[in-house]
Amino acid sequence: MRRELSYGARALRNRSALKLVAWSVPEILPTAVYGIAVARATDNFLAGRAWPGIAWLGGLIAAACLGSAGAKQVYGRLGDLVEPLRDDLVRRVVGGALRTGDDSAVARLNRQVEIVRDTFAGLVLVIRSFAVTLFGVLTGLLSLAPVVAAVVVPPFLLGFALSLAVLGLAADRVRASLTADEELAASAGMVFGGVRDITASGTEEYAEQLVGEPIEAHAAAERALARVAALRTLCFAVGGWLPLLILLAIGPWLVGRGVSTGTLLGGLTYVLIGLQPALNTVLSALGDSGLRYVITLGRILDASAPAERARRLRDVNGYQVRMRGLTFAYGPNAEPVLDDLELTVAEGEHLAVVGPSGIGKSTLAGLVCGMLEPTRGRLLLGDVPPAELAADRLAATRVLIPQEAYVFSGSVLDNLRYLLPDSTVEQVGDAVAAIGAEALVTRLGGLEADVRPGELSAGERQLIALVRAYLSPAPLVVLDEATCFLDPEAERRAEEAFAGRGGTLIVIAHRISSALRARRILVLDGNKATVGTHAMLMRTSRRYRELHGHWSPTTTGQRRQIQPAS
Ligand SMILES: Nc1ncnc2c1ncn2[C@@H]1O[C@H](COP(=O)(O)OP(=O)(O)OP(=O)(O)O)[C@@H](O)[C@H]1O
Repeated sequence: MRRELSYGARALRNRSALKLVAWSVPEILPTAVYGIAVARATDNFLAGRAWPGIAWLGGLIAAACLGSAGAKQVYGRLGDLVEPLRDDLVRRVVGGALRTGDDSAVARLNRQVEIVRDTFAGLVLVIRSFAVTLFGVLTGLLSLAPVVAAVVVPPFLLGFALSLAVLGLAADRVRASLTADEELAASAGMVFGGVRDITASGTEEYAEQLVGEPIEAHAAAERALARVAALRTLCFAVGGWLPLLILLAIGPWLVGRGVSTGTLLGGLTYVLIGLQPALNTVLSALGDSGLRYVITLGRILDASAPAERARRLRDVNGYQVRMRGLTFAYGPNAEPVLDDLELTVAEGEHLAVVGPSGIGKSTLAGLVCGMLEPTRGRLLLGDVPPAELAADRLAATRVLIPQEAYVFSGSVLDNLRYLLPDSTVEQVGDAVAAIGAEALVTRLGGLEADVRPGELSAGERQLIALVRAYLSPAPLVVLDEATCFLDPEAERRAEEAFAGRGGTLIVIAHRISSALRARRILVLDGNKATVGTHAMLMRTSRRYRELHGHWSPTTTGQRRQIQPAS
């Protein structure tokens, strides 16, 4: 449970959470005021002063209006807080599925991601409202009569603490119940499926034994769950009802010590309208959404972790890329997209890859980056096939920026240092300057400003992804048409920044200017591949001359799709 709670706590460590807290402050006022208003109004009415009494009730309504204005803002901030959590979980789910190739797991886990997002949002709202009530009631009670606060607050906090302790137990019981449920379903399914064979072979007793044990285990798990539910009710009685009973019991004594009837009524109001419903709501939310959050998130984290753990933890030795007889087809009976490719890309080299649309350039990028595995032959990164590297080693060795850059809701800074979370603001600033993204960062409102991905143009998203890749520790950078939405000048600046960054740069080029900047160019042509310098290829490769002729008019103009005559 600690893992799931700290995951949620991490999601709360950002500026949106601070804004949410700030907008909650106005809501404390009406909570603090209503007990005082009831007390003063009652005392005034009892003393025959109707108008001051009405004025106190009027003040209560005004405070409630202020609180509701704050509440409206809170809902607005909630999305900014919850969506990054969802984005991160989707990334884990898809990443895990890419490694395992299990599509059905993606659908199932995506449903679970939605559950986690919704329960997390619900929990944030309920816990926030509980804190608001607690602060408000404490402030109100201390201003009204500290002696009443001393009577009411300790049993309330005791009940709350006991309830939290029981919740941990409840989580284990729910988990056990779910497991027992699944085991029962599996064994019952097996027996029902083979009922004719069981009858024919006269093995009813064995079948009974097969389902009997899971039925017993399931019943025991349900009984344990029921006991925990009873314990929760007891804890609620301590926190929610005991303060009320104590206050009523010592009411005459308090009145004898000068506490007014109105103050007593105000104290009861704080318990009945404030503490008791708040405790009830937070306990049912923690018991329901909280448990669903912990269990579902646990399943997602477990599902995305084994692939990671199971992956052989091989270390990479250097980052030279070697392709030997590299062949790849999308399916056992499909024509190979790449066939028998031989190429070595030395450390520190700048290679451009060109070829007609659909020839296999992105496929090659996927193979180099370990997202696809060769059908035949070998591709080594250092001396290890990239798909066999541990995820963290792979991420530290290569970075792939595709055409459609990924940007998530969160601050500009978080987006830029996504691949190197420990980078300093200075390092981020240097990367922004190197790539030429200063104007974009300024337009977005600086590094601390929030990014709304939907409001960025495709080129702006690419700039963010390029800065991110530039900052990453990976010595091998693969740009798969990652600058196609930038103008030629911006593309030049970004590519030159990568070339000067050190390490290897492989660019899937979509403009001749991009290819001309590389030291060597790989031309993919049907199943053939030729590699050389621009001058050499102009002499020896008909395909390259065609591409060059097709591209040349666009070197200073707009992006054009490469579709030479075959
Ligand atoms: N997931 C996939 N399943 C089956 N076939 C695929 C898949 N991805 C790509 N292909 C096919 O493999 C071939 C090579 O695709 P790839 O995307 O690698 O080419 P490309 O040269 O990068 O094209 P472009 O430059 O237009 O993006 C194409 O015929 C494509 O249709």
